[in-house]
Amino acid sequence: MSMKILVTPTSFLKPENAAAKAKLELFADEVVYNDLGRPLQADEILERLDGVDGYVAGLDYITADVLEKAPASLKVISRYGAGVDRVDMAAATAKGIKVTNTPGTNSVAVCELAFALMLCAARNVPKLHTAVEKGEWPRSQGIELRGKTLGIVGMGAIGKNLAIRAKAFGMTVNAYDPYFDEAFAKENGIGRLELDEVLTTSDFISLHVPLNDSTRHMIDAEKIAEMKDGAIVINTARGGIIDEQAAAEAVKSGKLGGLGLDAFEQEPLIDSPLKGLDNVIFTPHTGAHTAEAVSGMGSMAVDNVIAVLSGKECPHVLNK
Ligand SMILES: NC(=O)c1ccc[n+]([C@@H]2O[C@H](COP(=O)([O-])OP(=O)(O)OC[C@H]3O[C@@H](n4cnc5c(N)ncnc54)[C@H](O)[C@@H]3O)[C@@H](O)[C@H]2O)c1
Ligand SMILES: O=C(O)CC[C@@H](O)C(=O)O
Repeated sequence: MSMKILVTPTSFLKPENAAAKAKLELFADEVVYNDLGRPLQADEILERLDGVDGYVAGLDYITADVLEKAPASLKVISRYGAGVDRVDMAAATAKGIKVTNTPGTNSVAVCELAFALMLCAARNVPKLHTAVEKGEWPRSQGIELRGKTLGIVGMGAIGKNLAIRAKAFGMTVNAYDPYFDEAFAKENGIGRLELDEVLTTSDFISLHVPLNDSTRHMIDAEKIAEMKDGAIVINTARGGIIDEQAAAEAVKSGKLGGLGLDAFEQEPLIDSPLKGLDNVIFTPHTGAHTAEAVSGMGSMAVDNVIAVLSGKECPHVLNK
């Protein structure tokens, strides 16, 4: 039977994925790559789905409407990454399309970026860099992570990696997660708190939850008001988890001491109340983009699509 695969994450075409690309091209009769260099819009997905059996998906929004119009040949959406918030899971399931992801493949990459954002916000690194570029020499004062409290919201693969690194920096680490891993917490000296307790006691708060109906805007004006004055909030998860307007106002008023953000409600970030504020640090949804994580996501996403299309057991199917 002939197989056609659509591959849309542009970082899949990096040299680190040469082996995964070769494996896919050996398996499939035709592989169509993203020629636009960015996530695809609905009409752009549909234009490329004709006769496609498997779809290795980047950060495209695969809505119910797209899935309804998708050809009957489509059997599997293999997310290249952890988050599946941009795939309408109910619509995929209703159409018999399996959805897989690549858990754990980018957790070190993302936690290291979260840590970088914490350090940059603590020492205002981007502002100092810009000042030196301009010929200024502002030998400003920041704060240390040592002795501070980090609150982690969502202690899964990324949250756990962050917790271990924060402990090594001499931080007190507490976490909120409805599926809290007691054994990991005991072994690593992590405190278990409710969400409100994390918010009221932390100097740094880092978000690592999936975006869904229960986490959308979980950090809003009311929750920010509960935080310590000067708290620094890091979000490398998904944009919709923070109410960006409320966060911008809290930075302007001095309630928040800073923000480190890798994910946004609208990407790319063009017009935003968050822009132009002191100690708000942006990265362009690049948490997973290390050589190691790109290779990990690519090889697992390819293995997943091949396993499902070959009728083999695939441990990463999310809608069995
Ligand atoms: N910036 C990036 O490039 C990037 C890369 C990878 C993942 N992500 C995002 O980060 C998220 C987390 O990734 P992960 O690999 O750690 O996933 P994971 O599934 O290992 O961990 C998520 C954790 O969140 C917990 N959780 C779920 N709902 C919660 C809630 N309401 N409150 C508190 N905790 C809750 C879960 O129990 C789980 O332990 C992903 O869903 C994805 O959206 C972003
Ligand atoms: O596709 C990417 O580049 C990032 C993926 C990341 O957001 C994830 O959900 O793991």
